[in-house]
Amino acid sequence: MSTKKFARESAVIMTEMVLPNDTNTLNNLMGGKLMHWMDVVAAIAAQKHSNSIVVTASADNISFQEPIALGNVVTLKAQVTRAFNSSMEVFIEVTAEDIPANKKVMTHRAFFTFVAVNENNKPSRIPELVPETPEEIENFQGALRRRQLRLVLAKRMKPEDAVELKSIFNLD
Ligand SMILES: CCCCCCCCCCCCCCCC(=O)SCCNC(=O)CCNC(=O)[C@H](O)C(C)(C)COP(=O)(O)OP(=O)(O)OC[C@H]1O[C@@H](n2cnc3c(N)ncnc32)[C@H](O)[C@@H]1OP(=O)(O)O
Repeated sequence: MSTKKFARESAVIMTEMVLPNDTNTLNNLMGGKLMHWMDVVAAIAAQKHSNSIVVTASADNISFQEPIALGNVVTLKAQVTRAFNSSMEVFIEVTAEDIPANKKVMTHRAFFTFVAVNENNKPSRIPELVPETPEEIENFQGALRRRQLRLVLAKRMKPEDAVELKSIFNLD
């Protein structure tokens, strides 16, 4: 296994069209359907980074501010932001496009965490991630704080051990 990979090597773009079966009674995309697409595109990015089977460990806050209408074309972009031991954070950005009206809106952004597992479903070591662009470097740096927040919320880390997270609030 290679020990280092570039962030860009995990990039994935997936395109879907909102069909009648995907919508609620207001003819907008169902939230659960969108989350399913986000899970799939992010899992593919995580697989590309780890060359392994991956499972979803967590999905950070997703808010639904912009409805996505029937007939819109939805583009989901995903890329790994940082790799830890067996887990990796994936950034997902969603845009919705009404092609006949020539309108394109960025509707959702989220971070999901995936864990690479071996044939016995046990977490397995993954390559380090190397960010290159300013945006990749910013996402890489923020990933450690976001990891600490989600592990504290999942009761997998003591708040006092979340050193980088506490530092942004100037707490001891
Ligand atoms: C059969 C082949 C098919 C191939 C086909 C390919 C198809 C390609 C497309 C696939 C597209 C669909 C892919 C969907 C993928 C699912 O939807 S999978 C289904 C939903 N997810 C699950 O069922 C996962 C259930 N949970 C688990 O199995 C275990 O809790 C986990 C996540 C593996 C962790 O295991 P554990 O024994 O607790 O391990 P532990 O050593 O404590 O932690 C391991 C890592 O997980 C991290 N972690 C644990 N919990 C959390 C959390 N809540 N938040 C963040 N990180 C966490 C830890 O921080 C640690 O990170 P590292 O320090 O190692 O980096």
